[in-house]
Amino acid sequence: MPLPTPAPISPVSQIRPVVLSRTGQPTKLVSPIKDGNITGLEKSKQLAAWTAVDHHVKPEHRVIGIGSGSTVPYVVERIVQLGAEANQERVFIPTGFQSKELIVSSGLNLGDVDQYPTIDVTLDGADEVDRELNCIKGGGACHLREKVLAEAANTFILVADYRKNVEYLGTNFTPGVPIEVVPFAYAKVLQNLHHILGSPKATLRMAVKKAGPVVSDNGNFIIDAPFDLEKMKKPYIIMAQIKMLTGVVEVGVFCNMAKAAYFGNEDGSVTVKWNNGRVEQVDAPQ
Ligand SMILES: O=C(CO)[C@H](O)[C@H](O)COP(=O)(O)O
Repeated sequence: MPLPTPAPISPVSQIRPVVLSRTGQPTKLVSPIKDGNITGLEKSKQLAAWTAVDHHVKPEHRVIGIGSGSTVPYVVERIVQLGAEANQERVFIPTGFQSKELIVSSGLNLGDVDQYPTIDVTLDGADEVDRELNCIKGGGACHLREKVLAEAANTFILVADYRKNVEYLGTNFTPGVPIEVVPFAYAKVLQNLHHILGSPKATLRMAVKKAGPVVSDNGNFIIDAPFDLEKMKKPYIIMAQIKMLTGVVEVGVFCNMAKAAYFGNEDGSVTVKWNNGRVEQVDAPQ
């Protein structure tokens, strides 16, 4: 059976979709995780990721969104374990440079969201998830593409370790709300955040091992804006207020998007929070 058909494209851009790892031969799939014996926090991430894949990647799914961060390699690891036959008719859509590398180096078929604007399921990490499944994302500066892939997905699933499971956003994740801005507007947006929206400690995110600011995969800057708990208790309102500032490209607060969030626990269990308020403990996958 052929790969899923991409969306129609305009005559000016009639290019064939690039599916890098498609060779016509059975694909050799490679796990992105090199050391199989993981413990502690890494084990919690793996538990969440494996359980979420087992529950939400269905045999009939053809287009799968792959998020960013340190938990997502375990998502890809589990998908690789499904085998070449299960994956050969699938296309995987990345949320940035890191996940593109993960997909290609694992031997999975690569696509992009402009070819496949409807995604069966997207699995992604989170910096924090509240009791209503609102979440902060963008710790890795990928939240613009992550939000596009979350919106494009019929099902959006979060995977994280136990530290990310909170009542209210901003409890453990203290750097603040990640905000992607066009570079020339960053000082104006910072002023707006300081003096209008009530985030006096908002700062431009600076790079490590590079002089100057972090530059996103889209060529933009990132601002981190901490807000007090009262504001974070109404995440939709603060998200909308920030998004209205001219120069802001996307805000790392995702509201009413996830169907479920999977948290790996220290005791080896997995907590699943659903968007209808149900919370359950499930056993670790084998
Ligand atoms: O939003 C993200 C990147 O922009 C990540 O999904 C988020 O930072 C979680 O990463 P990790 O799995 O390493 O905790």
